Order: sequence, then C-alpha cells, then structure tokens
Amino acid sequence: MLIKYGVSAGFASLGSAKNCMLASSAVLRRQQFLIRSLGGYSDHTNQERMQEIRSMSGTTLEADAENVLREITPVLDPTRHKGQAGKIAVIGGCREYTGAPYFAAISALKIGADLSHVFCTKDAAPVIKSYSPELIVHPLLEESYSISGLEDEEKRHISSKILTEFDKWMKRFDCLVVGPGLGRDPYLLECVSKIVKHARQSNVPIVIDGDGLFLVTESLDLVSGYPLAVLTPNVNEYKRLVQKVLSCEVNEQQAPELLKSLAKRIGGVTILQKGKSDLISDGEIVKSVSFYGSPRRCGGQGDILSGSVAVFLSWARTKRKSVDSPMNPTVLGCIAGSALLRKAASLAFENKKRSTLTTDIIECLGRSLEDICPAR
Ligand SMILES: NC(=O)C1=CN([C@@H]2O[C@H](COP(=O)(O)OP(=O)(O)OC[C@H]3O[C@@H](n4cnc5c(N)ncnc54)[C@H](OP(=O)(O)O)[C@@H]3O)[C@@H](O)[C@H]2O)[C@@H](O)CC1
Ligand SMILES: Nc1ncnc2c1ncn2[C@@H]1O[C@H](COP(=O)(O)OP(=O)(O)OP(=O)(O)O)[C@@H](O)[C@H]1O
Ligand SMILES: [Mg+2]
Repeated sequence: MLIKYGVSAGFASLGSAKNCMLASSAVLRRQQFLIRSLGGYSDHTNQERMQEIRSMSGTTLEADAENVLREITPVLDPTRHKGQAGKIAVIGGCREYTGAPYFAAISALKIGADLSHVFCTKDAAPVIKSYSPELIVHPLLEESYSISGLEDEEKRHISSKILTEFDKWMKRFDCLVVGPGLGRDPYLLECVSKIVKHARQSNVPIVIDGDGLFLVTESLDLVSGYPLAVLTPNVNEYKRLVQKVLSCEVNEQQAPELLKSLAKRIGGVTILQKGKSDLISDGEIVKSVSFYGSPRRCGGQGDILSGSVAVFLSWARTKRKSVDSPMNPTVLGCIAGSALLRKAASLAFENKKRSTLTTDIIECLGRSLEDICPAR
C-alpha cells in the first residue's frame, strides 16, 4: 500500500522517506475511522478520499522538523554574552570509551552551544582533552579498579567529594547528557545516580543515553515522573526498557502506541526511540522523524544525537519563556536533534560514501543547520 507523507521540501530532497513506522496499526486504524466517517470504501471517489485521508493521518505523526528547527534556533544576537546560547555537560567517558562523550560534547558546540563540559573518569580525561581544546574536561569520576583496596568508609568519602565537586557546577548547566561512554562499573554508576538525583532536585533537564539507560532501566525511580528527562534508546536499549517497564516484547506493528504507553508509564518522560524512523513521545503525543539519513551505521551517531537534543531542548525551553508554544520543549528538542543528525548524515554520505565516519557527520552539522536557519 502506498502512503504519501507530508515531508517538507528541504528534507524531501535528501532522498526517499523511509516510513515503515507510519504504516503502524494506529495510523491505519485512524485512517479507517476517518474513511468510515466519510461513508465507506467502495467507489472510485472514495479511493481518492482514502488517499487524502492517508496523507492526513501521515502528517499528524510526521513532525514538521524543518519548522521546528527554525522556531527554536536562536538568532545570533551581538548583545548576548557567552553562555546564553547554551551550556551543556556530558557525564560519560571511562577506560573503554572516550569517543562517545567527545562526540556528544563536540556536537553540542558545533550546533551552537557556547560551552561544553565533560565529566569523566580520571583515566579518560587526558585522552578526551587531547581530542579537542574546545571542551572543558573534568577528571572527576572513579571506577572500582582505581579505588580497590580502600575501606568502605574511604570509598563513601570519595563518592561524597565527587558529588560536592559536581554540585559546584551543576546549576550553571542548561542540560546534562548522562551516559555516552559511561561504562557499567557499579561504583561509578552509584555516583552517577546521586548526580542524577541532585540534577533533578535542581530542575536541570537530563538526556539519558547509552549506559545511562542501563542505569535508569535498573533504577527507574531516578527519572520516573520527571518531565525534564529525555531517554534516547537504540533498538537494544528500547527492548530492555519495554521488558522492564511494560513486561512485554517490542511490537513493531504497534510502535507508536507502545512508545506512548512506555513514556506515560515512566511518568511523562520524553522518549526518542531510535531506528529506521525516530519516534518521539512524552506520553501525550507521538511524533516521527523519518526522512532518510544515511545507510552507514557506524558507531557514535547516537552520541551526536544526544548532544544535539541537549542543545535544542535548552533552546526550546528558552524560547518557550518568550513565546507560548503548545508543544513540550523536550519533544521539540528531540525532533530538532533527530532531523539535524539525519540531514548531516545524508550530507556526509554524499561526500564520503562507504568511508563515512561519525567525525564526518559532525563536520556536516553546521552546514545542515545553516541551510535551514542561516546565520546571516
Ligand atoms: N567510539 C566510542 O567510544 C563509542 C562508544 N559507545 C558507547 O558504548 C557503550 C555501549 O553502547 P552500545 O550501543 O554499543 O551498547 P548496546 O546498546 O548494548 O549494543 C551492543 C550490541 O547490541 C547490538 N545492536 C546494537 N544496535 C542494534 C540494532 N539496531 N539491531 C540489532 N542489534 C543491535 C550489537 O550487537 P552485535 O550485532 O555486535 O552482536 C551491538 O554491538 C555506551 O556507553 C555507548 O555510549 C557507542 O556510543 C559507540 C561509539
Ligand atoms: N536502520 C536505520 N536507518 C536509518 N537511520 C537509522 C537506522 N538506525 C538508526 N538510525 C539513525 O541513526 C541515529 C543513531 O541511532 P543508533 O540506533 O545508531 O544509535 P546508537 O546505537 O545509540 O548509536 P551509538 O553508536 O552512538 O551508541 C538515530 O538518529 C537513528 O534514527
Ligand atoms: Mg548509543
């Protein structure tokens, strides 16, 4: 069955839209309801009507991403001071993974944030610093191996020092990204749980990705009922969340309904379910971003996304203070982040084809945003 979708011109030119999610049963049921309301299936006029109705149903799910990007991206105003375009902190980076926090933090800067911090383990810090002088890197976190042999009392003391140090910075941030390259060390995750609790008490928005999702899937109360939490699961991470929260398996035929129930059940957090199409829900609405990005699935693209969502949701929150927008700023941030990543991935692939890497996509973030929101 052919279904037309309302993809805006700029993105439509990027390639054919991949819309399998939109053919979900929710959309089909809505189409059938509208068709029935308009008087049945049988004749040729109705065939045309059905096509129209399908288009309508499609557009309700597909976000007008280009407009969202235009609405929330701030103009470059010479009267603004350093920091006003966004201060982001990534909590991640351990002995194994130094790329992921770098990708998230540098993407935030490339999109237009003023300052980007990384809070990582002591061993990871010099490595991440060496990737870029632009990032402010804090060698703060400890893994079990680095404190082995210490008494429990000493371990608790170190953990509380880490928290005190982080608290000095926290209120300055517009958004935290918790999880890219964090690893799964139990001591480190316990410290990060405390950081998340403090951030929540201070109403700082939190994007949870990668190993941060492993942490919150085990301890849902960390984010449950917090409307400024955004979860960005990939296929695996989503499966684990659905099994834990809804005690069922992922059902692609009912993807939008399942996502909405999941977001609602976790108390109205926003979830960006990554895949062929990205689906976004805050438990109230579901939106999709489904135009085609790139066929390369190199690691690190999700990290670009988490850093991007952090910036866009901060901008959407700032905008909301001046213009009353009906849509949740966390949902707007997800739509914008997903759209920009896909556009940048498509541009990078045009140039690099099979050799496209995450760093190539990061280099295309600026031009991709420029095409939609020129800096003048
Ligand atoms: N350069 C760096 O430093 C980077 C570091 N990163 C950091 O790594 C940490 C762990 O994150 P993660 O994503 O590797 O863990 P997880 O989700 O358990 O996946 C593991 C395995 O699941 C599978 N799999 C994945 N997707 C699938 C799919 N769509 N459909 C089906 N299967 C799928 C696949 O298994 P395989 O096919 O190899 O058997 C995959 O290998 C985290 O901190 C993250 O931030 C990354 O950001 C990358 C860049
Ligand atoms: N099959 C696909 N087709 C097109 N785009 C996809 C596909 N799978 C994922 N993407 C897009 O790539 C981006 C990253 O998603 P992905 O599932 O690779 O995240 P991830 O596994 O967390 O990545 P990372 O390697 O950074 O951890 C998302 O915007 C998503 O929409
Ligand atoms: Mg990931």
